[in-house]
Amino acid sequence: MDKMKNEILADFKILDQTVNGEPLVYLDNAATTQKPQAVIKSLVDYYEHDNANVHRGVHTLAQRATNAYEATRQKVKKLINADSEREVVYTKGTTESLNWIARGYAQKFLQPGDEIVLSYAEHHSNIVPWQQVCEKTGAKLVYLDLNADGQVDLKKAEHLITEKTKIVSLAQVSNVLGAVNPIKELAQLAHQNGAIMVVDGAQSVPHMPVDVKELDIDFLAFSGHKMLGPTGTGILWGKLELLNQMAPLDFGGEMIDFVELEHSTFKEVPWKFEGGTQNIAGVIALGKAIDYLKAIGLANIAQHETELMEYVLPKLQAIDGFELYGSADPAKHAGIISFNLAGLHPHDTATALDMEGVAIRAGHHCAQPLMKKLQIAASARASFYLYNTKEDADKLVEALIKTREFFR
Ligand SMILES: Cc1ncc(COP(=O)(O)O)c(CN[C@@H]2CONC2=O)c1O
Repeated sequence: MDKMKNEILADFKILDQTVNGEPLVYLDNAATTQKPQAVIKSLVDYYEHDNANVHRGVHTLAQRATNAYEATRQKVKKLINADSEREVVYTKGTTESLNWIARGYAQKFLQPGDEIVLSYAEHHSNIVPWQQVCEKTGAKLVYLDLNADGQVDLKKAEHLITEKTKIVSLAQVSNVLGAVNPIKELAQLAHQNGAIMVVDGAQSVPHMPVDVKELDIDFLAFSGHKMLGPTGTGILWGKLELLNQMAPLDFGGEMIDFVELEHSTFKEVPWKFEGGTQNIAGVIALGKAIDYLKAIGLANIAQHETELMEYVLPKLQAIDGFELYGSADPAKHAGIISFNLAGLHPHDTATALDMEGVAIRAGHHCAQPLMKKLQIAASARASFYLYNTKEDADKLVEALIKTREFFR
């Protein structure tokens, strides 16, 4: 990756700017990632050359738009090693994907007393939809505890995932702790008890190889904007037989076969879930983002982030008053580091870093149950991606040392 560093940086013009008189160091990739020129160009090209509505038009532009829109489905299928592109549903993002699984699939089958297993580290988008489903069905939530590394505790999971469990829904990577969960083993546990395995892949699919067959999971949700793609794009992947059992959530044009006065029939999966005119340009641009990621290689991206963790974690922990949340072992750490400087509110830390051109996140990261578990109100969070460098890591460390000194 290092040898391509300059080529990659040249693709992200946004990174070539100063903030408060300092070169921008963008370390908020868990929130959203920047977009390479190829992705931005594809949006412009679509509206300048191919813009048309998809599927029904017979004219040339409509055909070109339809082919490009559907081509992304094939790219997603290959990216996650799905059996069929028909298992790939376009959504607005991880949140919509998880809501659709909860409301379109789980809500149809859950009975009073059934259990949905989550973890304390889940993002609100993988908690609140399930709370809603429990209110409507009488099902109950069960929360898995975390081990010292911030991963779901597999030993405790063996006792909490039982014959009452119908759904296990977990993040593959925590957006706070950077912990990588043992999804394959958890999916086995779920299936041994007759439950289905839902995976929140928002922080894993952009950063590492994710193979839905190798993991043997049942649903996967992720967001385009976290993997170099535009906002308003996301993917709901599911095993075809499960998607066929799912009810559509949005009804109307595009998703129907025939509409009579009193009754309508719906298209087959995935199109029955894509009602109305979709984010055509965004989906096409997401396809370009996937091309970009595949050209670098997800394994190379994962390796690059591990090398950055190996480089920066020891330096951070040497800072006076640095409090790390999650594992100190780089091998157990995706490129997300949550921390505080003792005695400092994370908002003050993030504001001070911004004065040095370093962009990090501060807050509860849509993980308030986890903040409560950690007994903190909020944390600072630095999150890395393929275009970040060791120089970026050094800048983070220098800015934190400067902040420490300033607030002493
Ligand atoms: C693990 C996880 N799940 C779901 C979501 C929701 O994704 P969408 O907003 O794309 O639907 C996020 C977003 N991550 C938040 C967004 O900002 N900072 C974060 O950590 C996430 O990190």
